[in-house]
Amino acid sequence: MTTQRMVISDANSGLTMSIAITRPESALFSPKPLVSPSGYLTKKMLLKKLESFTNGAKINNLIEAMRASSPTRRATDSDDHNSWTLRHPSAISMFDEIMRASIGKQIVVFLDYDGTLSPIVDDPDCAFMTNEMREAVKDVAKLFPTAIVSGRCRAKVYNFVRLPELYYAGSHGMDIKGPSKGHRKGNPVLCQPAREFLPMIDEVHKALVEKIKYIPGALVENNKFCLSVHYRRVEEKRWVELADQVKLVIKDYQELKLSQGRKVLEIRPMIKWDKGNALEFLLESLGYAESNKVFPVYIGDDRTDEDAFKVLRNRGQGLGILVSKVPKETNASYSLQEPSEVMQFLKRLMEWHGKGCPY
Ligand SMILES: O=P(O)(O)OC[C@H]1O[C@H](O[C@H]2O[C@H](CO)[C@@H](O)[C@H](O)[C@H]2O)[C@H](O)[C@@H](O)[C@@H]1O
Repeated sequence: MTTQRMVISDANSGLTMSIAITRPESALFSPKPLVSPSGYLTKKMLLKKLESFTNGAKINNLIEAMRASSPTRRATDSDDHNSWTLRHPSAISMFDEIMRASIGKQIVVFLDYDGTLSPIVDDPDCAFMTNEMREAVKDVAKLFPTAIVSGRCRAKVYNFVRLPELYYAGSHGMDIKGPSKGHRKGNPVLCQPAREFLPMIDEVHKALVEKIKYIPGALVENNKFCLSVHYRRVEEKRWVELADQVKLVIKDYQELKLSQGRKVLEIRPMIKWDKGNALEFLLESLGYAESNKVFPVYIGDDRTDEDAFKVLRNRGQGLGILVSKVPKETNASYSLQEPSEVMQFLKRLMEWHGKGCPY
């Protein structure tokens, strides 16, 4: 018997694996040394081994991302808090400057829900916003078109907010509806670009509930056009098991993609539609598709809100405000630390308007 080492690299992952192959002497000088005679590894088998190894690496990456989430996307070490704040100053301290840029333009307000209007809590069903916040949003909506853009299903986020005069974009923007009350009522806005995925999402929801029911604290939330697998209340030592189960279920669904939120794995249809598209769709519905007379203000805390920040950056219009206490990579221009500051900002917006936009 002889042992040889073989090194295989995977171009996609950049991983290199060295494998020891043991085989009889007689096979050493075979013209096709790795082609499948019984009992030893063929090239195909080695590649398969490499594939499972890279899948293992992907799972490890996923686990790393799960550990790093909430707060997500920490900036690099050198990127300390002060320099980050210089690049993303507080939207409250820069309020006057922001408002000056909006003069002569129609302000449109976009608000994420979890972590923006309500604090992050352990139980997703208990993420209530305060009445004071609700009043602030209600007052802002009297002055400017206002939309809630959430990863939650539209009906659920509506039950938390309970303001029929708003636009709602649920399921990460894949389910949009206009106001059912107020002076903008009658706007027949409705957009559901992922309708055909409903049966698939239901199927995957059922499969996931079944697979993860043994993991204490794990929860699958059906957000209609997408799913959230929560692990905030799962012991960290069981995260690998949870990620494995999720991957196992969705591996048969090429049309679905997996992404990461704040202690949550998000499963969504593989379509090019996100919160950024929802923002553009709503601006278009309001008649501001090509207009430079609009000033969209988007406030959000999550990775998924980055798609909307990016749209604003590319349009060179309005501003994105990231809600975060810690430095994060972001396309937003300004920051606010937590929902209470979001409320302060909304109140300033009303006062400013009440003063007749004093610039
Ligand atoms: O777009 P959003 O409105 O921010 O929704 C994103 C997800 O938010 C919710 O989960 C997050 O908040 C929960 C309550 O505070 C918290 O328990 C969880 O760990 C967070 O990830 C919501 O439950 C998800 O369905 C949304 O996708």
